[in-house]
Amino acid sequence: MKMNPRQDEAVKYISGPCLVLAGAGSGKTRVITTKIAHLVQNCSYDAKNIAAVTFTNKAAREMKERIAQTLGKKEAKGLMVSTFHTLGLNIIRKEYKTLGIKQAFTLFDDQDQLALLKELTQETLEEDKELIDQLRSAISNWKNELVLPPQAIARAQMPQDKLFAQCYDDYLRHMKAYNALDFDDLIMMPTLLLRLNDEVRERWQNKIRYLLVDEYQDTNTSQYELVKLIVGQRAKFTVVGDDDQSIYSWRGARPENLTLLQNDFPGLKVVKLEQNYRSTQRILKAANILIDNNPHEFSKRLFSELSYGEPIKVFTTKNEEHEAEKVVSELLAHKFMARSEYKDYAILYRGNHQSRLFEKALMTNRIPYKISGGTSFFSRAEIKDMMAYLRLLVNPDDDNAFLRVVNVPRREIGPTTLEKLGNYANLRNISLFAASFEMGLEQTLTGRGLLAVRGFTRWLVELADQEQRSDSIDAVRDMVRDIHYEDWLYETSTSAKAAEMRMKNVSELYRWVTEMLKGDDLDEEMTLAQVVTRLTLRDMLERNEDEDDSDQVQLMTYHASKGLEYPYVFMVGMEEGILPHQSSIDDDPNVEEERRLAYVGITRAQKVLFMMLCKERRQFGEVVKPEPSRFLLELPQDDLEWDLRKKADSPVEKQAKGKRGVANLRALFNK
Ligand SMILES: Nc1ncnc2c1ncn2[C@@H]1O[C@H](COP(=O)(O)OP(=O)(O)OP(=O)(O)O)[C@@H](O)[C@H]1O
Ligand SMILES: [Mg+2]
Repeated sequence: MKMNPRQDEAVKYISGPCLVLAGAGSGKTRVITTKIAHLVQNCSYDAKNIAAVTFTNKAAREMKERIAQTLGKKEAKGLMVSTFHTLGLNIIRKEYKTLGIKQAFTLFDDQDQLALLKELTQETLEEDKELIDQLRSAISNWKNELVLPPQAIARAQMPQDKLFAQCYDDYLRHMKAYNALDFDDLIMMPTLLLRLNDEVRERWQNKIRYLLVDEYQDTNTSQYELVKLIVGQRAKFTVVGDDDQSIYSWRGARPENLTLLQNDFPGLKVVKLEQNYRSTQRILKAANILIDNNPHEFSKRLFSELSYGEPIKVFTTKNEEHEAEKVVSELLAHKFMARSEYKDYAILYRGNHQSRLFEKALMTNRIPYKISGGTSFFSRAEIKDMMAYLRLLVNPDDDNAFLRVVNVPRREIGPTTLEKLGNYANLRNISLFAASFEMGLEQTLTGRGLLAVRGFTRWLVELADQEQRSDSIDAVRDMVRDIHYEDWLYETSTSAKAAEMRMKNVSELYRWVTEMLKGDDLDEEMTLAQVVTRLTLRDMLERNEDEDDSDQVQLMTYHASKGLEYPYVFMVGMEEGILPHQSSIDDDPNVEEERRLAYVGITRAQKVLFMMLCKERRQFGEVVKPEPSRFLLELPQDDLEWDLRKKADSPVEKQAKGKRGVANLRALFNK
């Protein structure tokens, strides 16, 4: 593809640090891909000395594929394209000895992490969910800011800060004993290692000779630090970003990192791109006008040479069920007229919970769809519990599975007991399961704790034995019976209905497992170990949202849509309380971030943009009458086409005619 002169300049400049700062759809990501090819083809870089960082795994895979197409598979071999987290994970995998962790470390996801924090704070926070959530984000923030417990404790002023800092210390000690890492560790650990260890740093600086970062505006402090440590004095890097698309400040992202670059690298070359190649002029104009309502650090202009395009279509519906039905009927009608495909359409929403009704409407109409980033079957807590039990049955040394279910349902095996067991296992370099049988353990662990642990592991041994010697199906059945999982679900779920739903999922999994064990006409019977591997693989496939590129409507949050583009985009729930989100409404910086989310949404659209809003919506069990999103009203009204059911004027026209301000608008919507 031919690049414009500015893009070309950014691609060819390789002698020093380079920042491409530009609005949506201006070809920033394109610059990265082209530049990697340029480095290999014309600047004698070896692909294995180039690393590129993208924001999602999907983006990483697409970028790698595109580059392999340009360069050929052989030339592209060894190129590192990944998210920051995977880059960190790769460093940890190579340097685990220096980091002092076991090679087979386990990764804790959000739920594992919450469960541990809940255990650790049973007495101090007394299972207060909100406080535990706050603690978790406090820990996450500390890690993202590279603050370790001693500093956190020293800085703490208020009693709660002190308590949290202490919990952070506890948490780190436990994670170490369990040989477990959380997501934030994947960045913090390599960053601290590279900072403190000259030899390791030099090794990685020699390995990664050119670094490129996409979506740079959403890096946090530790990620930026990692970038600086990797590029070192040589400063051979290119980062691209758009401050107007910074939407992760709630996860510690710091758009200021864009400004910091200039201070940290005085020789920084800044390239601004101004032509948008993605959207019609109308869509671009709307996006520009909307984002002008935010204060700006950098001035940017964007133009498009594509056609002016169709008006933005706005639909008001009675309630959220109608909203979903309307989206589906508009989509079908549009698809028929435009002769387009399902995959040309994206439905974007603010929160994952909004997806359910759209799924239902799409399903009813037999429209294929794909959800990115929602909760899949295998990420449900009850399924993860059951999978952990099955994993343990096959391999009792699986520490992660052990930790997940050792106290689920409750067996009175508390965090102190587990810490001691973990420390002992670490010392002896054996699994938790193996440690539980050792005589030596009796030096540190006694009484009820020891009994409880051994009770659990003996039970496991017997079951595993039964599984080996006789019938796997019986063993699995006995396992489910023995743990009284159903009672546990009723005890811990928010409602009986929720418990019932969860138990249904468990039964579904149980059915799959037994069917696979038995085999049928098509599949031979399998061992339990084979079944577990097969299911784990399915788990990975499910989570690996990317694999399926067939013709499907795309559903995702605004956050997940970053960097992507679709010919036709539906933005749903354009209401106060949804976008901007209820929790952000009264706070300027938060509203600005919500506005950037809307900007991201609008700029995903290439040809036609649809916006949906409801007159009534059920929220937290109550029916509310939301007002239209302020962002909708900030758009250039001449470019909107309102479809009001009574064919009335658009609320804004009405507002102008009546000059009665927002009250009028509200009246119209509440009718
Ligand atoms: N010089 C060019 N000529 C034609 N099309 C281009 C050119 N540069 C980029 N494009 C196309 O424009 C679209 C947007 O490019 P790209 O995704 O790289 O933009 P971006 O700046 O990364 O956007 P975002 O901010 O949303 O991530 C893509 O379809 C890309 O192929
Ligand atoms: Mg991009």
